[in-house]
Amino acid sequence: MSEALPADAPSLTTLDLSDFHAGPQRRDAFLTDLLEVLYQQGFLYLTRHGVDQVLIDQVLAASKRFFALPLDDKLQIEMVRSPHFRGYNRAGLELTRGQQDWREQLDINTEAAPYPVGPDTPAWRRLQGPNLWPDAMPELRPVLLAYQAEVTRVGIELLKAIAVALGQPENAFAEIYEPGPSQLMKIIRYPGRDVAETDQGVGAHRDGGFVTVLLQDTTPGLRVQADDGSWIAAPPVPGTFVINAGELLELATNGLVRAAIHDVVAPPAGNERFSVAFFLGSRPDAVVPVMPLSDDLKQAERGLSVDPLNPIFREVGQNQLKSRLRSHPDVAAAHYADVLDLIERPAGG
Ligand SMILES: O=C(O)CCC(=O)C(=O)O
Ligand SMILES: [Fe+2]
Repeated sequence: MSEALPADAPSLTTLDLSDFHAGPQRRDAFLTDLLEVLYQQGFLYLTRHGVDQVLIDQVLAASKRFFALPLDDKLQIEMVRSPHFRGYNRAGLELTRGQQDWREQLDINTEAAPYPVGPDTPAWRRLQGPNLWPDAMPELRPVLLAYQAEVTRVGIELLKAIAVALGQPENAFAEIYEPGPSQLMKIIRYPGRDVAETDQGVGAHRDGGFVTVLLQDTTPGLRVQADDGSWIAAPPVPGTFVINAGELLELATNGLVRAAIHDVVAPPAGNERFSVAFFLGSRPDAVVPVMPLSDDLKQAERGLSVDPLNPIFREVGQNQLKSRLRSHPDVAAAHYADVLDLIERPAGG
């Protein structure tokens, strides 16, 4: 079934987002292909997404300038200073399944004032707050926020398309993104194997939210795990984003959409790799809707039977906080000492 492909051959399907707004024939074909590819791979390349190439080039250039700043300028906004998990992390600080990831990154999310915290406010409300921006590079903020708004639009368009492809009204997922979704975004630099202590750029994982919109610069490294366990390279293709589904979208579609495992292999010695990952997630206080499936679609179900009363659908904010506490133990120790039992409890406890 699966033939060996040259390591760098793009082997994911490419879809054209402008087809979603085209006449009924193109639109229907797009929706059929979208569902098929999300069912089979959970990953695709998206072209004609409407994000201006000038803005994309500005984001990549600004990201390279940021990582090239002196370490002190980057440490001025180190994440450990932010109770909202915003800011810069050096390579080797973030963990995936307990193993170090060899990438440095700047995390932002929705720019907002901190949530007013009272004695009964749930801890996950503390995730809301301002981003940290480097004094040394005032132009970073407007470029990244403009790009964040654009990829949010792309992610929401995809959720509308997925809803329609599942025979639902276009706004069936509106509960999770209105008035505003979670907009976690990372600019990332993967140093080469001369710096990285292992080849783990980022370890094998599934994304947690709904839809990821990934921009890659020119160095390959991203791999997607297929059903049979083999790894498929997803190298950069100019003009495209890589789109993948997260775990909440898998659950909300009764397993029809696949949240595939993927990783990034550290680049060879002397090389570096840049990417910008945007994770469209649910508003933290939403109840995630589960799409009812038609009889034909039910036949394609993967046997996942989703219980809408499952806490994951009701406690989105709590799950977002747990995932951040696990990935960033230094921030957890500095700002969440009062709720560390959230993650220290054995799984399922
Ligand atoms: O950098 C990449 O290409 C992918 C990053 C990724 O999978 C993630 O941050 O979740
Ligand atoms: Fe990922």
